[in-house]
Amino acid sequence: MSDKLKNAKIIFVVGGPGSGKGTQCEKVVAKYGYTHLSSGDLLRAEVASGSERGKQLSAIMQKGELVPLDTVLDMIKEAMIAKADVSKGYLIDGYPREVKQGEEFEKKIGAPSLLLYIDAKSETMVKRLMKRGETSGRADDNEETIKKRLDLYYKATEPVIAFYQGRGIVRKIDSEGSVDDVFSNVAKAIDSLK
Ligand SMILES: Nc1ncnc2c1ncn2[C@@H]1O[C@H](COP(=O)(O)OP(=O)(O)O)[C@@H](O)[C@H]1O
Ligand SMILES: Nc1ncnc2c1ncn2[C@H]1C[C@H](O)[C@@H](COP(=O)(O)OP(=O)(O)O)O1
Ligand SMILES: [Mg+2]
Repeated sequence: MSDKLKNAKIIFVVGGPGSGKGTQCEKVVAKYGYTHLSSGDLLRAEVASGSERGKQLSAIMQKGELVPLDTVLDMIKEAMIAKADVSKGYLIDGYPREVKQGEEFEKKIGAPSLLLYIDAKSETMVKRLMKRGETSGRADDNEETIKKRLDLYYKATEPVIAFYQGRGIVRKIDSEGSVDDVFSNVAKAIDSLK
């Protein structure tokens, strides 16, 4: 099937909303040249396109819920294939958000070699998201939706970490410190891959 992605290096970046996944991924891109694919960014691009599908996605995201698995997996796969000839590796940010998403990804694309678990306290995440909401223009950066996203994170996404811990590929990154301090630990985890 996706022969183009057969030998791709894949890193899952998992953590609660506002934990700093996107921030760290940008720094990884700058230092390692990996391809950063954020499921949330891909979905927001679809919403911005004004398509009928985008309208349905927007309503789900505004409520802090998960969009259908097939939609997000197809978008990620398409974006990965588009970069396959030039990519040194992929940072898959915001996916998997439930164990089933991880299983389907592996069936359709391939296995990750590392899972970066970006870990911050829930108070820290709420504080960062409320601040981000002042300028992000994101419909889900408001108090009510943030609470729902956090609940869903603990319920659906934390089990993903336990699932991959069983395989020994999880590196937990304390994300309470400064962006640069967090990144120094992210870089160590990536360097350990080589
Ligand atoms: N280590 C950090 N210290 C302080 N603020 C941070 C840190 N990491 C990220 N932020 C801020 O927190 C907010 C959420 O970060 P972001 O990378 O968008 O998280 P996520 O993609 O996990 O939702 C952003 O406004 C970002 O600037
Ligand atoms: N893998 C996925 N499965 C289902 N829905 C997803 C998804 N990734 C993102 N979404 C939807 C639901 C999320 O609440 C919303 C925003 O996601 P995001 O941008 O990854 O958030 P954040 O970076 O703040 O953690 O998009
Ligand atoms: Mg993000």
